[in-house]
Amino acid sequence: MTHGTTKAAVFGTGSWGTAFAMVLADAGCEVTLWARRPELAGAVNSTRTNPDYLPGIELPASVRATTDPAEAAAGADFTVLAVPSQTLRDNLAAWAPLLAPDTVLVSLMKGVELGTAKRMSEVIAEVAKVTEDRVAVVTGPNLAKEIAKRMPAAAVVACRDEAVARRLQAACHTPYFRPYTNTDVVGCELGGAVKNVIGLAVGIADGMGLGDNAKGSLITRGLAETTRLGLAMGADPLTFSGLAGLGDLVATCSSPLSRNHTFGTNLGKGMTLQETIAVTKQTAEGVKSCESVLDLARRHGVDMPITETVVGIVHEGKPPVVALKELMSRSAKAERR
Ligand SMILES: NC(=O)c1ccc[n+]([C@@H]2O[C@H](COP(=O)([O-])OP(=O)(O)OC[C@H]3O[C@@H](n4cnc5c(N)ncnc54)[C@H](O)[C@@H]3O)[C@@H](O)[C@H]2O)c1
Ligand SMILES: O=P(O)(O)OC[C@H](O)CO
Repeated sequence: MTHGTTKAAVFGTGSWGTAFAMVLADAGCEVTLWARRPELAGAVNSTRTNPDYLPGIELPASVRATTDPAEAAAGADFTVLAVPSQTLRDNLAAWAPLLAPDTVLVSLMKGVELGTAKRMSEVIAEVAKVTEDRVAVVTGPNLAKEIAKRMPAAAVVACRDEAVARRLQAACHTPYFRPYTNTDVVGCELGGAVKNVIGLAVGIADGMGLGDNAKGSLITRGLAETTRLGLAMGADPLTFSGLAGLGDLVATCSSPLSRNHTFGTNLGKGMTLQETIAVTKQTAEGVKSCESVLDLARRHGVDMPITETVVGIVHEGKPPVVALKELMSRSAKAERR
């Protein structure tokens, strides 16, 4: 553990890992980015940019990159994880022995693990063998490309230990990035993971040209099913009307920068799954996590019709027009139950 300057390691040099490294550096941290590919680490160090994921964005001098996980992890007060959710377990198993003794592990990821239906903070606590009060989550309406341009955004930093959340809040608070603390880790993580699934649904509706009433309806009913799942899992329902819930849903479902929204739009326009995957260069977490979210819903006996519809379209080849008909012809219900 260092004294004086806060040190952060960021594992993952994709869009959000790189943009968040910039946020940490702007907030005064010394940041080491771990990259898989030597050519990307080299480009970050020699050009001060990430040409593959954030071209044209100049990174602060206090961000440097390495492919050596031990070098990245050494002495880090915060160890930030920003790899695709389904790769976390294997990656972290290799990094865990290298972590600084008292480091706080921070998840930037918005997914649920396939097979186990575990949230990312659960995977982290299990694999790194740390207690939950050393695991934090950053989430909210944070499209990496906007934040990399230092456009204003609020966020949530969640940790069961509020003092840890406050430390992380201070480490990433800049004039353009405003983090709020929250101790409801379950709700914050579910908000982030399920909004990707609803973002896919809204994208599909947009691609089909279903209009803004359909969009408003999907966002609202999507939030309702997220909240139902959250309640069953012990989350605070108010979290879902906050930045991790409504805030992120609105940003994702209204922005062409969202990979999940764009993925859905392509499907809704009639591209096949394979064609859509081929044109998607970055991680659209909802594509895999829709199945693990549905798994979670079934484990908890919760009805999630929009998530079920997305799984049907994305993984079972159901044509969007058929899925729409089925969704609209479900039995009539009370809005609150
Ligand atoms: N991009 C955003 O706007 C944004 C914002 C908030 C949260 N997130 C979340 O952050 C997480 C990371 O997303 P991203 O946008 O940075 O994704 P990305 O696709 O831009 O980058 C992913 C990074 O992980 C690396 N990677 C891919 N497979 C890997 C593997 N098997 N092992 C190790 N590294 C691997 C890639 O090389 C790349 O550096 C996701 O869970 C996403 O939902 C993204
Ligand atoms: O590009 P997406 O769809 O992964 O969304 C990015 C962020 O999660 C928005 O907050």
